[in-house]
Amino acid sequence: MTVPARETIYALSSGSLPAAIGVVRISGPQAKAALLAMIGRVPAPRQAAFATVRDPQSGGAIDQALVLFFEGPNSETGEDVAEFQLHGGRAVVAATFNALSKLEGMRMAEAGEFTRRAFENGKLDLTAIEGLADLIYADTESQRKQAIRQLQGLLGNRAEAWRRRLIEALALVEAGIDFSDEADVAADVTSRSLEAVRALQQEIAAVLAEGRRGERMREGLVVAIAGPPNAGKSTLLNKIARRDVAIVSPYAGTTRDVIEVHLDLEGFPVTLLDTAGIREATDPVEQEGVARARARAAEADLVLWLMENEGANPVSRPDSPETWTVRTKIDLGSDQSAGYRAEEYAGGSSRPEQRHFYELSAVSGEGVDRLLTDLTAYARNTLESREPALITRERQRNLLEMTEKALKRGILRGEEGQEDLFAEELRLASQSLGRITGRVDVEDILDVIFRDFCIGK
Ligand SMILES: Nc1nc2c(c(=O)[nH]1)N(C=O)[C@@H](CNc1ccc(C(=O)N[C@@H](CCC(=O)O)C(=O)O)cc1)CN2
Ligand SMILES: Nc1nc2c(ncn2[C@@H]2O[C@H](COP(=O)(O)OP(=O)(O)OP(=O)(O)O)[C@@H](O)[C@H]2O)c(=O)[nH]1
Ligand SMILES: [Mg+2]
Repeated sequence: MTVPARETIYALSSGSLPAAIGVVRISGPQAKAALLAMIGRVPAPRQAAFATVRDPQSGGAIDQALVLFFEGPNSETGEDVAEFQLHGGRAVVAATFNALSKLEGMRMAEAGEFTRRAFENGKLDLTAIEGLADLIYADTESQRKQAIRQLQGLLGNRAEAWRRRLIEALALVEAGIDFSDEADVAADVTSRSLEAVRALQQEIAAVLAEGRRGERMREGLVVAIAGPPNAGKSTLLNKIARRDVAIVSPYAGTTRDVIEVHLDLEGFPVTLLDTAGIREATDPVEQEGVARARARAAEADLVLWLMENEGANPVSRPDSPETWTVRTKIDLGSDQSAGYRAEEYAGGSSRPEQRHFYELSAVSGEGVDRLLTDLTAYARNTLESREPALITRERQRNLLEMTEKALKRGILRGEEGQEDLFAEELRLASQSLGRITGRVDVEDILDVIFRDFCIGK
């Protein structure tokens, strides 16, 4: 039976056209043939060549370009890869695609297909691929640093090391089962295995206990501006965003939809939300806006509760893990009720909502810097730590939780002397760990048994 050759794929790998340069990448068995057809030769691997790119049918010049060739398996995908670094004109790229489409065994790549091939050829594991995606979508410096660490194997290497230790422990248990005639040998082997598994379980539990810092870094912290209508919420959002994102008007009930602005606060990602003023609305559209405002504020990491004059607006605040109080429009002169509140708040009380009391004018700008300084410190304190986060996605957390639970159940079975059930839980744990990197392979469990114990069956 003949195995059909893999299709060769091509795509524009650089950004939107027109651009100074447009990079067209080709991966697969026909990459060399495409180079021969389009520039008449195959450049030396990994050395840029300057060449005229021609349409193979008409012979007409499409562009003068830099051309690269990577010989598989030493390429990004592990296959032969060719690259045309063209002038980034729409017609240049279209003519190149048109020429490629007429060659045998070639088609346009699907989204992520180069990376998928890199995974299938063992160039990248799943955690590295997740890091690569995060690197491309990173908006801030702290997100970029987390992503490049993941691409370089921070979690992938740890997960593989854990899995190797687990497989060693499993090999011990299985050896114990095989020697079950010799009770003292079996008991000794089980207790050594238990010791190793306990250490592993504790390490993994400690990583899980670190909280969701990595996930929050990817998503950015969410800070919701909320409060009664007309408090100046949209004005403050525009001031901080330094552009006119939200409509501002003197009419209460202006904002209806939730408006998002992405901020980079000294490298830390924060999404600032402007929401509808909260009150008992009669207009059904405004009611929907208020419902959305409450829902988004309740999910936010931090709520900035804005008010002109607290006494005058007795609306209930949304529940949130943290709320800071902001009195607005201080350029209009002091308000008697707000005045006494300010003094009370400034009194150095340890209650967190009192430490975070701000007075500002989004029109004059007074007081806005202090709020921004504190928001930056809040983002830094929440997201930064000496140790980089190992877990950056829910997928990874779920699998690591499954691993840890299986280890715990396994330890109980091992302590009861139920070696078969102990081994079964360890197998489940190693499967979950293997799914983190996508490199599950039951064969290597057998390999370790044969290598270390020479059981030889
Ligand atoms: N022009 C261009 N720039 C690019 C890429 C590209 O494909 N083309 N990349 C696209 O992602 C990234 C670089 N990633 C790459 C990853 C691996 C290999 C590669 O040739 N790997 C070989 C050899 C490794 C080595 O020499 O150390 C291998 O893994 O065997 C090339 C690029 C970012 N910049
Ligand atoms: N003098 C002064 N006026 C302000 C200030 N902030 C907002 N305003 C005015 O107050 C009015 C309401 O401002 P908005 O920003 O639309 O208020 P909002 O809280 O978004 O209101 P809703 O979307 O209706 O809930 C507008 O006329 C603003 O120009 C301020 O700091 N000083
Ligand atoms: Mg508004």
